[in-house]
Amino acid sequence: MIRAILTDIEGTTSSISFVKDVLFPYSRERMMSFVAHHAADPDVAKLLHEARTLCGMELSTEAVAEQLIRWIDEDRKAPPLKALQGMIWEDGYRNGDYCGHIYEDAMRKLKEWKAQGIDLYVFSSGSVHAQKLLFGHTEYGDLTPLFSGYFDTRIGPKQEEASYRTIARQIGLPPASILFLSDIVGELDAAKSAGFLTCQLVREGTDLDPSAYNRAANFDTISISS
Ligand SMILES: CSCCC(=O)C(=O)COP(=O)(O)O
Ligand SMILES: [Mg+2]
Repeated sequence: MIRAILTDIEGTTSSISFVKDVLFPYSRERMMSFVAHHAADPDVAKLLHEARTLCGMELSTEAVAEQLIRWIDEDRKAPPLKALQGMIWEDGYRNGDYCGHIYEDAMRKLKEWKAQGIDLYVFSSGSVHAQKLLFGHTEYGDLTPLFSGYFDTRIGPKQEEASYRTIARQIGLPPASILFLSDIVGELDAAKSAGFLTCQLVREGTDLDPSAYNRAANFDTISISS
């Protein structure tokens, strides 16, 4: 029986285009100036140090910002980049430059599942702060009360089995009672190896290759009866 649902964001609850065409450019345009203005803030300084460590060399503040911009272009899921993006996106949400995109079917079914007593969790490469901002500023209002917890890649990469074992331990449920939703096969493979139930979201005709997974075009067609 499914007792909890763990969901990905980009391509699952929310459109790929919102992340790639709205959020990423917003952070790309502001990264250089954000780093220049906040390099001395302790939280930012720690993240810049972490980015330098990942690069394996001492870099000037400007050079780290350039590296972070390259990582945005490469869609690198580096935790310090993701944390800095979250800080930049906060301004955009607060200024009303955009609101967090969530598909209507996802919003409706998440509410329905929660009302049925199923606990809901998020696992995204976006930082926990960024996840809360997205679900806290949707066109349907603040959806954060729906979720019992949030996980980002500080827990481990999304395509590694160990990350899902750790998440199941932290949720406090056996993996076989947790359904993981994602559009990415590598993530579903990792979750399945850890013993999770899985369902692949194939929105807007994204992945048409044959798949080993249960598939759903939207949240209305996800079966939670197994
Ligand atoms: C929290 S919204 C931004 C998502 C993000 O930064 C990203 O890289 C997409 O990650 P996901 O794991 O949700 O596909
Ligand atoms: Mg995804």
